[in-house]
Amino acid sequence: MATAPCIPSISSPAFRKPTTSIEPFKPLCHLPKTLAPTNPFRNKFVSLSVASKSRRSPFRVRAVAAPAEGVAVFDEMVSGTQRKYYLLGGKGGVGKTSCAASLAVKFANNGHPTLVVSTDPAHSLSDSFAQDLTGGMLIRVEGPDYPLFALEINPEKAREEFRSASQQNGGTGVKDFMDGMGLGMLVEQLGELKLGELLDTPPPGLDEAIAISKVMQFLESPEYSMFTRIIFDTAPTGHTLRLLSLPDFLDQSIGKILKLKQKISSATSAIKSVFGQEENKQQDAANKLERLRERMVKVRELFRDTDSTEFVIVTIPTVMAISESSRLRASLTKENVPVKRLIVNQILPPSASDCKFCTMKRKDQMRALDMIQNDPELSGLNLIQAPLVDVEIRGVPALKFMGDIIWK
Ligand SMILES: Nc1ncnc2c1ncn2[C@@H]1O[C@H](COP(=O)(O)OP(=O)(O)OP(=O)(O)O)[C@@H](O)[C@H]1O
Repeated sequence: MATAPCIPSISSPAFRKPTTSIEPFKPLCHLPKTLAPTNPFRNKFVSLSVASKSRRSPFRVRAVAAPAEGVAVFDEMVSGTQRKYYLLGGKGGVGKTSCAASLAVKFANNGHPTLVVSTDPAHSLSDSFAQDLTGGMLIRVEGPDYPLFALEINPEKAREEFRSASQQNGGTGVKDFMDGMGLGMLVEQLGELKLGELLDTPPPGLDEAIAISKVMQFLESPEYSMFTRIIFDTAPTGHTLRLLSLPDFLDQSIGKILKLKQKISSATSAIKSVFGQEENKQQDAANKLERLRERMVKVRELFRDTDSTEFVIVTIPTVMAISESSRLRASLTKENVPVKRLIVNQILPPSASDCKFCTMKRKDQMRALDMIQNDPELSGLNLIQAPLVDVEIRGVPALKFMGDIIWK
C-alpha cells in the first residue's frame, strides 16, 4: 500500500492539493522539458502561496506577514541598464548562495550581463552552479541566455597581497629601518596602529573586505564594464557585521601609515642616495596601500548608495534565525546600508500525511513567521517566502526554477 511521504516532496500531492484550510497551492511554474532533460524538478509543481491570503487555519497563518501584495519585486530589480549591486547575507546555511545564484540566473535570463561574486571564505558557488568556478578568475556559467560570469575570490591570496604591502610600510621592515635610523619615537606611533596584530590574527571580515575591494578594482577596468548587475554572495552574518565597520577601520589605519610614511620620507631624505633602492620599494608599497585605501572608501560608499545597492537578508523560519536577521537589519540600518527585502527560505508546505513531525515543524515555522510581523526591524520589509524543496538546488535549470519562485 502506498503511503504518503513523511517529509514533503515537490512531487507529493501536498504541493498540488489543498489539505488544510490554508489557501490552495496553485502550480506556479515548472521547467520546460528542453531545459531540464535530466532535471529532478521536471514536471513538478510548487507554489509559494502558503499563508499569503489565508483563512482560519490550525497554523494561525492569518497572522503571518504576507508578501507585499501588488509589488512586482523583480520588475523593479530588473529595470534600468545602470549598474546595480545586490548583496545577499544572513546566518550560515540558510540559503544565501542558492538565492544569490538564482537571482544571477534570473538577471542573465532577463537581458542583464551579470556577475556573481563569492566573498565567503568557504565558497559554494561552484557547488550551487554544479560547475568548477574556482581559481579566482571570471568563469562563464553555462546555460543562461545572456552572459553570466562567476568569480570566487580567493581571500587567502587577497590577504597575502595586503599583508606584503602593509608589512613593507608598517611591519617589521619599517620598524627595523626606523630603529636603524634612530627614529624610535615613530615606532611608538606605529605600535598604536596595532598593525602587526591585524596582520597576524586578521579579524573576521578582513578577508571579505579585501575581497570586495579587489572586486571594486576589477570593476574599474574596461572588460568589466559590460556587467549591469553584480551580485555578492557574502559570508555569514558575523563576518558581514564586522565587514561593515572594517572599511572605516582600515581607511583610518592605512591613512595613519601613509602619514607616517611621509614623515619617514622627509626625515630620511638627506640619506636617500644611500637607501635609494629601499626607498623606491617602499614608495611602491605606499602606492599600493594608497590604492587599497581608496578602494576601501569606495566599498564603504557602495554599501550606502541607495540608488545602486541593496542588501537582501536571507533567513529561515526559526526563532534563532529570525532574531539574528533582526540584529543584522539593525546593524545595517545603523550603518545606513539600504535593505528592502527579506527572504524566508525553506518553508515547509502543509503535509498531506498525518506525519506528526511535519505538522509540529510547520507549526513551529508559522510561529517564527509570526515573529517577523511583530519585529520592528523586519516587519517593514518586503517578505519573500520560498518553500523547502526535497532535492538539493544545484545547476542552472534548478536555480532558474528556484529563481522563478523567489524573484517575481
Ligand atoms: N529552499 C530550499 N529547499 C531545499 N534545499 C535548499 C533550499 N535552499 C537551500 N537549500 C540547500 O541548503 C544547503 C545550503 O544552502 P546554501 O549553500 O545556499 O546556503 P548558504 O546560506 O549560502 O550557506 P553558507 O552559510 O554555508 O554559505 C544547500 O545544500 C542548498 O541546496
